[in-house]
Amino acid sequence: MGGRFISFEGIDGAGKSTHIDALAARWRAAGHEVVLTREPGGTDLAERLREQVLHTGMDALTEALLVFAARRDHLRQVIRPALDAGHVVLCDRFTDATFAYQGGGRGFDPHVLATLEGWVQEGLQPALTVWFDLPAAVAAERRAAARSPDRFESQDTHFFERVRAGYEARREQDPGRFLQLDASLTREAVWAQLVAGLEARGW
Ligand SMILES: Nc1ncnc2c1ncn2[C@@H]1O[C@H](COP(=O)(O)OP(=O)(O)OP(=O)(O)O)[C@@H](O)[C@H]1O
Ligand SMILES: Cc1cn([C@H]2C[C@H](O)[C@@H](COP(=O)(O)O)O2)c(=O)[nH]c1=O
Repeated sequence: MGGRFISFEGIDGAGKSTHIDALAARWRAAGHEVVLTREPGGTDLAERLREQVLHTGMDALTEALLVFAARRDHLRQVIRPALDAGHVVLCDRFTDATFAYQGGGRGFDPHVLATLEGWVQEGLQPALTVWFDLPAAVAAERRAAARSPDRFESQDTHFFERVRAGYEARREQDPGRFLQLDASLTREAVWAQLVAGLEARGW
């Protein structure tokens, strides 16, 4: 397996984290170099921006500028070097989250987001985006049991249904890039879907 960029998406509480770790372990055991990272975050600067985005009040344009600034640093310092070295990059969220949260959730102009996407990524997209899809109400039940909420996690189910619709719009624009999973099933069933989708791609 050469350099390969895979992103993982879904509304908060969809269940990405467990499966990303399991996939990293599976591929490392098979001898691959795997870089596990996340957005916003993944570098010192981007982690500091993440702290602000998750906990400081701001408008949607400011959110979008900060997540794209963090992404630019992350791409230059971590993602591109890892791909150039032939590593697998597993990234917990990427630009689809910006279209889903700032675009869908906050209602911000997707054309502005598309301009920023072009500047920041210079054509780079994940080879595959795994979308953990489930109804907002189910995710809310899972989150309630899990932790104290940040600025996004404290939003209501209407916000998360708009975020989910934002993901669906991105999938429709580039269906070949997306592996959509029914994340409302048990952990074992979700894992089975993920493995089947990867094996169908020869991974
Ligand atoms: N298939 C599942 N069925 C029931 N509960 C689950 C399932 N998958 C994960 N959970 C639980 O739901 C909660 C949220 O899961 P997790 O933190 O993995 O989601 P996430 O998508 O990474 O969320 P976030 O993006 O907000 O960090 C956790 O308590 C986790 O144990
Ligand atoms: C990349 C990105 C993320 N967000 C939001 C989505 C989540 O609510 C948080 C990150 O928290 P997680 O527990 O690490 O998933 O940030 C966003 O609004 N826009 C983005 O581009």
